[in-house]
Amino acid sequence: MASVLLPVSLLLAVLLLIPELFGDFIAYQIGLYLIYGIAAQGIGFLWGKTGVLPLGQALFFGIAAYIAAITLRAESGLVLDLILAAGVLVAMAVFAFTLAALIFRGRDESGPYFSLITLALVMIAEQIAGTATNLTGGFNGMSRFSSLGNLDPFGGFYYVIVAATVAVSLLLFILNRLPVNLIARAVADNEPRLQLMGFPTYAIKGAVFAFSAVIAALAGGLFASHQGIVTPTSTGFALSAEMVILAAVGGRFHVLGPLIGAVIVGWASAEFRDSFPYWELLMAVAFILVVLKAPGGIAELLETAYRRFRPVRTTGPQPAMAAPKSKSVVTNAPLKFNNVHLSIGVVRILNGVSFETPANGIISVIGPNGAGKTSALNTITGNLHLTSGRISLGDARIDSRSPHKALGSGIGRKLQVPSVFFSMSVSENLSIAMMANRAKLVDFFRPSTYQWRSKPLSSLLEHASVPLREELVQPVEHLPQGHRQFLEYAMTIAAEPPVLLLDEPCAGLSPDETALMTDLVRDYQAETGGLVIVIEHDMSIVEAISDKVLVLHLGRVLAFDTFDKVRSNPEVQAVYAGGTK
Ligand SMILES: Nc1ncnc2c1ncn2[C@@H]1O[C@H](COP(=O)(O)OP(=O)(O)OP(=O)(O)O)[C@@H](O)[C@H]1O
Repeated sequence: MASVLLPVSLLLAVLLLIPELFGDFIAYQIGLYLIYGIAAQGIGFLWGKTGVLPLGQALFFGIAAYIAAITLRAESGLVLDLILAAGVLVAMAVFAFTLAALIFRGRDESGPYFSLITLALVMIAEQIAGTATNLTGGFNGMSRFSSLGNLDPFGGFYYVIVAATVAVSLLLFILNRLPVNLIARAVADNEPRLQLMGFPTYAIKGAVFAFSAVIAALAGGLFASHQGIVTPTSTGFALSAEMVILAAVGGRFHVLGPLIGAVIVGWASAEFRDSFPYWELLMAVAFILVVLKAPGGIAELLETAYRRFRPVRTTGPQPAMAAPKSKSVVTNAPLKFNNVHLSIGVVRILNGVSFETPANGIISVIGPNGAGKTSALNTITGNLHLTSGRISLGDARIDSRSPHKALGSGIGRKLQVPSVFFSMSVSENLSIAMMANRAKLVDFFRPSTYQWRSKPLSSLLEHASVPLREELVQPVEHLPQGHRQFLEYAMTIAAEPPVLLLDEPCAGLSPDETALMTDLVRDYQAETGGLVIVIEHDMSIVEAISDKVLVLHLGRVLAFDTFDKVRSNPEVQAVYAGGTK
């Protein structure tokens, strides 16, 4: 808690000292920079965590500023003003969430389109604000209204801005310490992995965008009161771009970064804009330099310098607490492929695959390179949608849905190349895995969620040979390949899926690690009584673990039987020459 209270108290103290030290006019100017800084904090939160870049944040800022101007002009009283302000913030959140969800749903790679659509919207809004004279006052804008609560913009209103700045910063600092922060960061880090853990990433992006829109709208409302005039530029592209620059220059990965950026850029603009004719050019160059040389902005440079004197102290792991039950619904059901065809463009990958597994046991999938093994798993988890046919688990059809629905149907997946959250520590990776398919909305906002441990994860971490226990505070990017395989495996079984899909879990492992991994897989299957499907090239492993073996070749099922029968199958012998490590 001290790590939240200290910076926020310092911020409050510095902001309260400004009128005393520099007088009301400077406080008035700083107040304006803080308003832009608050909007930029929302951009920093969205862009810095999820990687989604909004180019039209002045849309929310400007609309809220106009609504504030209209309301304040009506002089309906403080209470009504505040009720309306709350209504506007809710409306902005709903609009922003819907917009982002529509753009991202089913299209993870829509980041550039999102940026362009937000840019287009803000350009339309500026155009409308400039022409709808009756509503907005046209190019001259709206003026002749008093500030919220009739406070003096050169006096008392500064303290309203300080309160808003401190409140938003406090909220952001608190969110940074809650499990929801990990989920937001995981979107930028490894979105496909997050989806396989059951998280609808389009909704996460939508929620974070909605939050940033609310912050921008709050800043817009303050702006109207502070400036006493709202013009079309308040809802324009130039302001939107400037807010992005403030977040980038100040530091989008730090709560206070955008505020620092806003005050420094605002102060420098006020000092040099009139005397230096190429000021905008200088700003553009500064932006390019920051993006290229210091992507973390001024805040990160300051933090790096500070950390030389006070290195981060890592705290030991917190006491573990039993996790709530997994929400997976299907148990002990056979997996059935019914005449499954899959083509991508002109490439025919699966050509009428049909088989039905037992309800439990370990099934190995083998076949030469390019046979369609990984693609078959991709169709089960929804990463690839069928051209025709049907895949069902028990009675439930499971093909051609979004990948985030797989875990909810009971299907956990480990990918071929270890897919984890590389910018995070081992323990942060495991925390996300523990939330997968268990956490209710409220759990993302409870620090105690970090302590969750499921039974399979606890026994895995307690296993003497599993390397992860000693590496909990290590950043994943420093782990050797084999340890990443164990981490991804641990993350997959943490959710206790009754159906476990493992794509070459032993790739890159030493012989000892391979033996350990096969033991772990066997133990998991025995303890859960579930179904494990493993893609494996090493025939000694296949022989050791498989109840049945599925042989794929050229997108077709060549054989599906016990290991011995498959080994003696002449067709398999003809096309498939397996090897051992
Ligand atoms: N997204 C895609 N677009 C086009 N072709 C694809 C795509 N995914 C897979 N393929 C092709 O489908 C075929 C089967 O690929 P897949 O990765 O499923 O094979 P595999 O049996 O898992 O092989 P390996 O053992 O090498 O991993 C290959 O020819 C591959 O190039």
